[in-house]
Amino acid sequence: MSLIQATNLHRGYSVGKKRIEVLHGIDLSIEKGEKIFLCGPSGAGKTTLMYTLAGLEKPEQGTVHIDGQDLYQLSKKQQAKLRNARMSYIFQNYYLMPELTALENVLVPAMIGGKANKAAAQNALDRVGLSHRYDHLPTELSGGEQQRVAIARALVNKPEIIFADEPTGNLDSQNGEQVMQLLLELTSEDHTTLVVVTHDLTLAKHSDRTLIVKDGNIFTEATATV
Ligand SMILES: Nc1ncnc2c1ncn2[C@@H]1O[C@H](COP(=O)(O)OP(=O)(O)OP(=O)(O)O)[C@@H](O)[C@H]1O
Repeated sequence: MSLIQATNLHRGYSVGKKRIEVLHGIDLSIEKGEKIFLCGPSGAGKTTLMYTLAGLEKPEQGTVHIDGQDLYQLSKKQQAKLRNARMSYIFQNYYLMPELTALENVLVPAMIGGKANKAAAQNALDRVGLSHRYDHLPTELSGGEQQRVAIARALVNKPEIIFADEPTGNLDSQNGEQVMQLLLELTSEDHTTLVVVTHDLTLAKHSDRTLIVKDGNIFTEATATV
């Protein structure tokens, strides 16, 4: 059984009288420990697909099973519990809490999930190379450092799946490459399944499998040529 099994996913949006169809019956299986990249141009539907797989956006049709559990058939409370226990998220804009230090930011999911403690948060920051930045506020960190705090925060509860939406989107290419390598390295060490959305095909060399979301509609598997 696949860890993530999506079947016949449909999702669109209505804006005024206009209707945009984004996901047209997507089928997708992701195995435990797999590093999968969703690539494609802006507006293609990558984020919509990732949010749907991640329990953040209900499809209009179709199902998402996580380890055999039909995600959207669960109650809201059960969905939240499953997400907190098994998933983490990394976003382009980091979403660190501005009034909290790096260490406190990493402690937030630990407090919610009830699994981790200060030592685990420190360890997560050590793993991303920020042992010397525990007490810094986000404004006192570079963009690359802020994203590394976000990676530490994503790792701290030892999730089974990490979803990352354009995690290098705000970084220059060198920093982006380093952050992506770090994310791949740490999730490989932990055998964590990783789903990354990026418009940057050059980053696809890091994946086990690259999928292309085309024109917001068609979903085809492709071998990345980088
Ligand atoms: N809440 C919404 N309401 C209306 N339209 C939306 C909404 N969210 C997304 N869309 C539209 O759906 C399409 C797909 O958006 P999505 O964010 O999934 O694309 P993407 O491939 O991730 O793009 P990008 O790389 O620019 O982030 C776009 O045309 C977008 O304008």
